[in-house]
Amino acid sequence: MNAGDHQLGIYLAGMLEGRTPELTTDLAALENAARKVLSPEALGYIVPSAGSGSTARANLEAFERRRIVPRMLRGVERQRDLSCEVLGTRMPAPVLVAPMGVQTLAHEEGELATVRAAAAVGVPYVHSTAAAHDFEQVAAAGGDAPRWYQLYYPTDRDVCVSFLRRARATGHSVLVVTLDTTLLGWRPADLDRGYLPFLAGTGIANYLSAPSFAGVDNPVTHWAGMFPNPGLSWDDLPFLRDHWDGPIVLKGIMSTEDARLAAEHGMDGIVVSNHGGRQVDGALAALDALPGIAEAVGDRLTVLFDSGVRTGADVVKALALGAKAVLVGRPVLYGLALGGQAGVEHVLRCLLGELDITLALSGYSAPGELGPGALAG
Ligand SMILES: Cc1cc2nc3c(=O)[nH]c(=O)nc-3n(C[C@H](O)[C@H](O)[C@H](O)COP(=O)(O)O)c2cc1C
Ligand SMILES: CCCCC(=O)C(=O)O
Repeated sequence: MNAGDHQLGIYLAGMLEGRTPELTTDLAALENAARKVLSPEALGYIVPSAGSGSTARANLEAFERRRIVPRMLRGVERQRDLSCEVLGTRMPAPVLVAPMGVQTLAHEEGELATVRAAAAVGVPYVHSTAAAHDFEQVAAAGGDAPRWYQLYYPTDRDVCVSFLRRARATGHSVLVVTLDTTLLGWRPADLDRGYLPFLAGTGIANYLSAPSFAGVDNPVTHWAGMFPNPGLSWDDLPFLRDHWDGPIVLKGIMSTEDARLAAEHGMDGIVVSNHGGRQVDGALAALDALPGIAEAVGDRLTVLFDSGVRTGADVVKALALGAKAVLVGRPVLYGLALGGQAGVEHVLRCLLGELDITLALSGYSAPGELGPGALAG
């Protein structure tokens, strides 16, 4: 990938054809545009965070606080190559689409539009257990695009195994196990409305088409019963190893101690993440947790990051602080709400383009050259 593909492409307006003015190239401004098109329920579910929103604000503030120190006359490559390989997956830049459930809340095509957009840009798509479309539908829509699978580890192990089998059979190469959502966080916007998409039957597509559901009287109640799993412990990880033959990544790691435990338990990677501030209100900013964790695990684990990435400059900052790649969450849904597949493509192309330009103007030819010295302080 190089700047020409993205920035000049944008200037030459190829990708802007049919673009609505709301699909701004100022990615940080997309949230406001999306707020105007989302239904009250969708807006309440997607945009806000847990509790008072203090952790979600802290995520953004941590990016705001850190500053890039641009370097000059470093002979930056004219054609830069941002591509990398993460856990066996080639990608055009160190960016993935974060696992997000219930995407039909943002747009009727939901995950199908997102996976098509991800495929068009080459960015890996992480399929959520709580998706509104199932493994098979997403695989059919996504074609050869790289796909990973995110597991919510259910209490029912037969269902768990059937998810893992289907994920593998439909071409998902890496397992991402989300640990920070064994219960849903305290989310006032949904509580005040008494609204939860799953109870309305959205976001349980993988469950509904699981073979083990045959004969279950009320799938929604069955699902609601097996999702909460606060009893999960490190002892539950070997079971996953027994049933998954690819890399395993733990998502939601926020402490150096848990990162070390992940390495000791033979995991392949972690996502430093506080779930975009949607779970523990009052938790530290994910970006503030990142450098200590990256230092503690060294190269024993592949360290990924999400929570608060909004711009190409944010990607540069997370990579400089030790992430090998970042996952982008809400901005993808904002693009989806504003323009379906084209909207998600727009967000991804802008993010990659801005990353490339920021990197080059800061004096770097490739993401791998970034380190803490790229930032002030
Ligand atoms: C509407 C919505 C649904 C989500 N669903 C899931 C999910 O099913 N599984 C998961 O691991 N994370 C889920 N997440 C969290 C994201 O994977 C990611 O951690 C978070 O959005 C990153 O923060 P950001 O939105 O600030 O980029 C969801 C986030 C949103 C906004
Ligand atoms: C049942 C999990 C809900 C999806 C999720 O992770 C989120 O809304 O943040």
